[in-house]
Amino acid sequence: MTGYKVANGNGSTNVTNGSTNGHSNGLSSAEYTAQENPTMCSRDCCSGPGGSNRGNTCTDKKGGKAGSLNGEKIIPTPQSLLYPYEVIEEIADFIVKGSGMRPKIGIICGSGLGSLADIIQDPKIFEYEKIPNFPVSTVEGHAGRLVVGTLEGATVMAMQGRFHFYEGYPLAKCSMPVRVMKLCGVEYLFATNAAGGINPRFAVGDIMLMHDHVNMLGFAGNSPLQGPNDPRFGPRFPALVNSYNKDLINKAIEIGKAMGIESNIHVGVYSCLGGPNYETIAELKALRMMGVDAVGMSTVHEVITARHCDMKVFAFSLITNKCATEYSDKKDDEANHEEVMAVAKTRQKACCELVARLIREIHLASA
Ligand SMILES: O=P(O)(O)O[C@H]1O[C@H](CO)[C@@H](O)[C@H]1O
Ligand code: HPA
Repeated sequence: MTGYKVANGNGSTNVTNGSTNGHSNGLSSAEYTAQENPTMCSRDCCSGPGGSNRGNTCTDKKGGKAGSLNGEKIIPTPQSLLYPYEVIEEIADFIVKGSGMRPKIGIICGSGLGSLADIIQDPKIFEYEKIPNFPVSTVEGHAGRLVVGTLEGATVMAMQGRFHFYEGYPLAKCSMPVRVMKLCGVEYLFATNAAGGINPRFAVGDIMLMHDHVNMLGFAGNSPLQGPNDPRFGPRFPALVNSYNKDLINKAIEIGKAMGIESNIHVGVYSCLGGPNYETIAELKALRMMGVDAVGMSTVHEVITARHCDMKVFAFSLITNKCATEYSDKKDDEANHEEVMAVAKTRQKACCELVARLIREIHLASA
């Protein structure tokens, strides 16, 4: 039997794939492209904002797999073309007209942190389903509403529910609302998340102010900015070294002191993995060696999108669980989403106060 060799960790093993030439079974170039890009269909149903099946493998109108054997050419849709400027503009107009407000600060509520949007006064609420071309939230703890109103005198818009890569959405779609915020008039992005603490000094319930990130999805060649660049949003090659606004970090530290929670506030590095599985011990160990303090499955692509269009960014992680980085660590330390949300609930009040006070400072400074 003819086969090819794959490493199995102990050396290599012969496995068969039924081929006779050392490669996989022969495929035509069209079949090969279709196999390579099962999520990349150029049809309306998949790629455009009006499509019903974006981000998933589609079935064409004839019931066959797109680009498989019906002779149609597959044209991959780069991420940046999923939501052209005009579509973002349309969504932003819908929100500005519908709310009668031009928010200055955008908030993204992390898992279990939806109450950050509940403190908004005179809220105008937009269910995601009712916003044209908006995705829907599928994760528990992410309500799926956009709340526009005022907070500490500032006009704000908050996403009560974000979009994650593991839900099946491409990164550009996950962070599309950040561009909507920009075109609504938002200058500051407040991104929050629930995260696992890798830094052994972090305790459950602590808050880590993000001062940097390690973009693991980017290491793997994925970016919300992938594809042709629209300079109306920002430059082709945005720099990210000063992504997290230092003044806002310093102000948040002062606010933490004033709140009497300085020992629960840290400054650190966040990393986003694709999820939805939580990490293995070997992965967590590797992240720690890379200088990562907290790990989650969000935020980084939102920050990249925000910096690309020159928004000021403030972000924090609520540490909802401690991650095991040694095999000898307690075996019952397994992360689970129920615990993540339960811990977030117990810290909602502190997170809301921190956000409200910081927004007050921004508002007063610009008044
Ligand atoms: O990052 P947020 O949305 O806060 O959610 C975090 O919590 C979920 C896992 O419990 C993942 O979605 C992870 O990213
Ligand atoms: N890993 C990844 N994402 C998370 C975690 C975690 O431990 N906790 C909350 N979100």
